[in-house]
This record gives sequence, C-alpha cells and structure tokens, in this order.
Amino acid sequence: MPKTASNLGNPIAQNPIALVWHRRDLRIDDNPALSEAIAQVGDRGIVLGVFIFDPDILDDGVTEGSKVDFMLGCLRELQANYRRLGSDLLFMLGQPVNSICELAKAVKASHVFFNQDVEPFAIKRDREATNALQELGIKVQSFIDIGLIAPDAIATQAGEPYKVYTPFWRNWQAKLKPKPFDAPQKLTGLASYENLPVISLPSLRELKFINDITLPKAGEAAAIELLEAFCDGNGILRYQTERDFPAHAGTSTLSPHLRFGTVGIRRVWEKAIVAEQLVRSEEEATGITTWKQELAWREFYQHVLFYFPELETGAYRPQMRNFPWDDDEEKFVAWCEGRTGYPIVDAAMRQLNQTGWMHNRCRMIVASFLTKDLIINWQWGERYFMQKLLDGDLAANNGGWQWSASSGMDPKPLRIFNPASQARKYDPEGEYILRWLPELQGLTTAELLSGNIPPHQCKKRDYPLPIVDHSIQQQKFKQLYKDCKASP
Ligand SMILES: Cc1cc2nc3c(=O)[nH]c(=O)nc-3n(C[C@H](O)[C@H](O)[C@H](O)COP(=O)(O)OP(=O)(O)OC[C@H]3O[C@@H](n4cnc5c(N)ncnc54)[C@H](O)[C@@H]3O)c2cc1C
Repeated sequence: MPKTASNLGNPIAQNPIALVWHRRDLRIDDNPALSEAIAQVGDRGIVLGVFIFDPDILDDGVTEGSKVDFMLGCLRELQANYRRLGSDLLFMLGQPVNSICELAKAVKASHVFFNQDVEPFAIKRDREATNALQELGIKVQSFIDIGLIAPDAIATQAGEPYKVYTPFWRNWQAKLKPKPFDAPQKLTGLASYENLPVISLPSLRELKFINDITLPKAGEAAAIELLEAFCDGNGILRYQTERDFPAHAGTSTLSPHLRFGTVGIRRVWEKAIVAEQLVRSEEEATGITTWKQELAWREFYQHVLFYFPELETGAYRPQMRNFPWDDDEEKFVAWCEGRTGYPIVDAAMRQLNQTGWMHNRCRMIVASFLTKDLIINWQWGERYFMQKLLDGDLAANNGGWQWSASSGMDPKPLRIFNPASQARKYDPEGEYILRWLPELQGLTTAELLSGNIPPHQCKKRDYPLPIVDHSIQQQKFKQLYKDCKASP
C-alpha cells in the first residue's frame, strides 16, 4: 500500500536534510512530497528540491523542443519559488538513480521524498532509486499525487481493477477525496552550494533543442490563473454545452499543467467543489459534473495503465494485435501536416502543429480518421501526438488512441466518425476550420464542412483534394475489423 501523507512514521531524529525529488510535480502548492518533507524535518531541518534531466528521456526521439521549453519555464518558476522561500531547487543531468544517490551522499541527506507515478518506466526507476538510497541508509518516502484516488484504493465488487469507465466513475466519484496541501511559507536551505554535483538550469539550446511555437504561460502561477478563470467564471458552469465546440474557449486548457504538475489535482478538485456550491440551475450543475467526469477519465486511464502496463506497447484487445493496417507513409505525412483534404481534420492537425494543443473533439476526429479512414496503425498517431502535445501523457494519450482505434477496453468498440457530420455538428459555421485553414476563406460553409470543394478551388488555394474516400474506407475498415474479430 503506498504511503499517504497522513500515515508516515516518526519525525527524523538529528540533523535532518531532506531532498524533494521533483519530476512531474513542478509546484510548491498542494505538493504532498514537499509538505511532508517540511513536516518531517521540522524547524531544525533543511529541505532542498532537485530535478534531474534524464538523457534517456531527452534523447528518446519523441520529446520535442516545445515540451522541453514549456518544462524549462515551469522549472525556472519552481526554482524562483524555492529561493523566495529560503532554499533552492538543484538541477542535475544524468542517469536518475545514480544522480539522486550522488546528490543525497553529497548533501548528507537523511531523507528523500518524491511523488509517485503510474508509468511503467517511472515505477521501475523509482523502485531502483528507492533500493539504492535505502542501501545508503537514507529513508525514502513517496506519495500519491497525480490522481485523487490511488489505484489500490478502488476496485470492482469482485476486487478486480476496473476496465470499464462508467462503473469506475460511479465508485470513484463517491469516494472521499483528499484535501489540498498548503503551500509552504518558509524553507531552510544549505549555507553553501559549492562543490555539489549540480548544474545551473540549462537553456533549451544547451539541451540541444529548438522550439518554434508560441507557448502558453508555463508554471504554477499561470496554472492557478487558468484554474481560477475556469472555475470562478462561467467556464465550468457552461462546460457541458460548450466543451464540444472547438471554435469556442469551452474547456479549461489545463492539460499541460496537469501533465507537468504545475497544479495539484486536489487543488483542482477543491475548486470544482466550491463552484458546485454556487450553482443556480440544473444546466450549471451538469456542467460541473461533466468536468469532474473528465478528471475521472484522466484517472481511469492512469489506473488501467498501472494495472495493465502492457497497454504501452500494443492493443488491449488480442484480436487487434495483428490488425492488417495499410500503413501508407505518404498518407501518414499528409495527416501529420494537415493536408488530407478533409478540412476539419486538417484544421485540427494545424492547431496541434502550431500550438502544441488540440481540442478534445478534434483529437477524437483525427484519431478516428487516421485509424478508420487511412487505416494506419494507431501507434503511429499516438507517437506523433506524444511528439507534439505539450500535455502528451502516456496514460491519457494511449487511452484516447486505443478508444479511437477500437483496440482498447471500450465495451462498444467500433466507432467510426464521419468527418463531415462531425464538422456540421461541432463547427457549424466553419469558424474553427477557417481559423486554422485561412486559405479556405471565400468557400461556402457547406463546402468547408462537407469537404466537397471543387477541384479548381482546391488548386487555386494549394489545398489538397481528399486523399481517400470516407465511405469506401469505412466499409473497408468494417470488413477488416469483422475478419479480425472472427479470427482465432
Ligand atoms: C486520441 C486522444 C489523445 C489524447 N491524448 C492526451 C494526452 O496526451 N494528454 C492529455 O492530458 N489528454 C489527452 N487526451 C484527452 C483530452 O483530449 C485532453 O485531456 C483535453 O483535450 C485537454 O484539454 P483541457 O485541459 O481543456 O480539458 P478539460 O476539458 O478542461 O478537462 C480537464 C482535464 O481533464 C483531463 N481530461 C479531459 N478529458 C480527458 C480524456 N478524454 N482523457 C483523459 N483525461 C482527460 C485532462 O487532464 C484535462 O486537462 C487525448 C484524447 C484523445 C481522444
């Protein structure tokens, strides 16, 4: 059973020096590892933050400059916060297990605190780090942080992990949620930081990345600003009616912050509960419940990844593991670049490429298009999303892709989105399409939505003709899916 902040052992006896190892919790507010470090070392103790740049992650071929740039912004602010409180956030570059041990020895740490993750890679790293630190006689404590309810604190009546969202939600929403941890007011740091195996916060260039997109504001203050704007204003109240229209600012856009942990999930939940107490209509209440359901989707995917780590490498449904995908590279490039000739798909891909974020409705549309219309392996799309999305997160991304590809746990798996119907329903004026495809100005709304654009108009605008025919491709996919299901 993972430790929570309330069931820890006795305070440290002498000369306590605690390291708080930050990874995807780049904040001081509502941070269980940091709060507990302070509580444990007490007034006599020193609390230092550390962040380790892992070359294996930086060089994994998926991590892009935009994401690293956003993260550096978060780290810059986190370090400023540590310094303002009287301590420091230290940086290291190296293999994480060796690095944390090296630093712990150098500062003579008595404790290392960190918040847990659910990704297989992180679980393995943390297990190894815990063992190595304990061998050095250092106490290690870790905490539930990325979700409100720990994976082992919720199960079906049969005691099994949930595989279906709706019963998960019913049980999850009824569970008592933890309260946020207050931000610290003061920290004590080292008298001197000389001769430590640390580096200054590297620049993007020093890490050998470039970024050419304009990023949203990074860091904790920006996250709180977004959260307050959404929950104190009308955003959360109108969420149910607005959230599916990509031309509207109808969602919180908190996802990059939840990904890097610049806002604590308990703080987010608290805000939703406060908003709930002020609702004036059924519609507003539904808005808040629907938003809470999305937070529960996030947690559902974290839990299934925790219990079924094999999801990371392939389809959940065995029948889909050998699906005969077409895997046409030229079509894949057209999809990535937003040049499929389907305006709603292309607009969404341009939004992704130019901002590092894509509206949820559009994520579903482009994922369905890649898998059901282009018949390309969902893992290609999953990887491209991980490259481009600032909120790229293994659990949510894999969950979203497996749902869209009909390869996941979804009990009603065969969903095929018709891009034209989706556009008509969710972008009825073609406002979103035109925002990202300005070259289509002057076409009729019907042409924008249906994608039936006269060839001479496409030529004039250097816009591609549709690279596939939706009705033919969906028939083809259905047949392949049927054959696959029938195969032993
Ligand atoms: C193919 C596909 C891939 C996706 N990849 C990611 C990803 O890499 N990272 C990611 O955070 N989300 C992913 N999502 C889920 C969802 O699209 C984004 O979380 C959402 O668009 C973020 O915008 P927001 O912050 O305004 O969300 P809001 O609508 O304001 O929701 C609040 C928060 O709830 C969580 N959330 C909302 N919807 C979902 C969902 N369907 N699944 C899981 N969590 C959700 C997010 O943390 C989000 O910030 C993916 C969805 C699909 C269909």
